[in-house]
Amino acid sequence: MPKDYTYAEVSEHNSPGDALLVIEGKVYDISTFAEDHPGGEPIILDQAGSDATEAFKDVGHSDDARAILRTLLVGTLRRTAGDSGGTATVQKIKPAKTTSSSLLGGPAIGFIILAVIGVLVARKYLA
Ligand code: HEM
Repeated sequence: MPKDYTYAEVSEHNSPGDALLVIEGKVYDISTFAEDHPGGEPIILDQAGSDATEAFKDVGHSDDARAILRTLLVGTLRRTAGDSGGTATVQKIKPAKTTSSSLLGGPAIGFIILAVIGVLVARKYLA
């Protein structure tokens, strides 16, 4: 029985025995299929609870894969205000990028400031 899922609901199903993923706006239950996935269980479980559209397409899955997909369909992703649905993957990546750039930028700037202060203090005492 097809059901409407919000992205938040899908993202709760992200463990091996309870795994949903989104491909092209449709929700698929991969709980039992994951261990039979020809590309390997870890790679598909990695996408559990998220929008796997890009990952699925990137692999260039065959028509056979798409036929299997149809048997796993459990519902449709309902996009609601505040529930970004398909774009959530992008949102997931964004904070990671921010964190990594602030990891590079933030402390690096702190070190430079500290180094400058250190040099100034050192010059004052050495002068
Ligand atoms: C419910 C969703 C999925 C189904 C039904 C599925 C099915 C399949 C099937 C049948 C194959 C064998 C090759 C082919 O027929 O194309 C395959 C291979 C593969 N799949 Fe998936 N797949 C799914 C999701 C994913 C996702 C989300 C990823 C990546 C994150 C992935 C990565 C791979 C890889 C790397 C291979 C091996 C490709 C190769 O050997 O050339 N699959 N998959």
